[in-house]
Amino acid sequence: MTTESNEPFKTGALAVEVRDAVLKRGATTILDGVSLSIDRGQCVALLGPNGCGKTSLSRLLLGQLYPTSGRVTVLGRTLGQTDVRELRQHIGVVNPTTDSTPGPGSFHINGAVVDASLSVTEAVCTGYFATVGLYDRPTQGQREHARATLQHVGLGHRLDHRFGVLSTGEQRRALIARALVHRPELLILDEPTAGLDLAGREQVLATVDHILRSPHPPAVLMITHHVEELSPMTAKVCLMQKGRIVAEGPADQIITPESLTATFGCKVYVQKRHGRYWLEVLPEAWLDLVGDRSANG
Ligand SMILES: Nc1ncnc2c1ncn2[C@@H]1O[C@H](COP(=O)(O)OP(=O)(O)OP(=O)(O)O)[C@@H](O)[C@H]1O
Repeated sequence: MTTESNEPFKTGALAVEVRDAVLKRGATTILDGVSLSIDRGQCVALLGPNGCGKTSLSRLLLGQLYPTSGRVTVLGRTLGQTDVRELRQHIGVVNPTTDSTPGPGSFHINGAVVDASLSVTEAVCTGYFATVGLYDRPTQGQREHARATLQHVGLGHRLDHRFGVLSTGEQRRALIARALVHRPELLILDEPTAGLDLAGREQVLATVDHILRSPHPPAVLMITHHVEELSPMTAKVCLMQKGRIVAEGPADQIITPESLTATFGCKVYVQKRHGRYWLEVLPEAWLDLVGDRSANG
């Protein structure tokens, strides 16, 4: 890539359209008839417990995995009928929990690995070339856009610092800038707050909210376990369980004590305050989760 951004794919109103996707590995069914749509510019949250298939679904969207059956269309391009390397140039990814260190001949689209000795601006510029180090020379326009993107995520005071000296939260926001720098049409955030402390998490969430409120946001797939991480700008919530999407709709309809208790297997209460959802787990729920150990010795 040599320009600041790719020519956008101007096809259709949907950024993502997955129809009846099944993904099997050996005897394991990882995705079991998943359908999902995301409008262009829309934020959809994918919530579900560990191991329910969230990351596998995101890897389908990235063309890293192919469905065993079903159809996956991203930005108007259908997997199996398109050059996924070209498609990936239009997608930004932040997936800090996934070890996707690129190997020889692999694509590099992860948001987690970047050469820590680079300046923050250079680290963001690697997003133009989908590389870990900065092996290509960014144009002046690209550098300026990288710096503007860093301002956008609240790191304007860190432009020339070494990436490695940033706090984990700042690094995460720099990686969001890196995922945004080539102006993707789809942004996949796979547990973007994993491992962050309270302030770091809130900084990332504020950054995501800020992106969603910008005039021309990308479509965003926010993958998380935590309802409190949903932006008030979230248009649709999908609950996932055992490889299936078991409920989807506006957040107020989906984020209910009943649905979350069923999905996460833990009795919860939900409150909505200031546009955000908060869960409460009473100590009684612990008994359901671990049983009365003292009674069993
Ligand atoms: N290549 C594979 N072969 C067999 N099983 C696999 C393979 N890849 C993933 N799985 C299984 O598929 C399930 C879904 O994994 P996935 O990483 O998509 O879940 P997830 O919802 O993202 O989980 P987490 O929230 O813990 O990140 C898991 O049980 C996982 O062990």
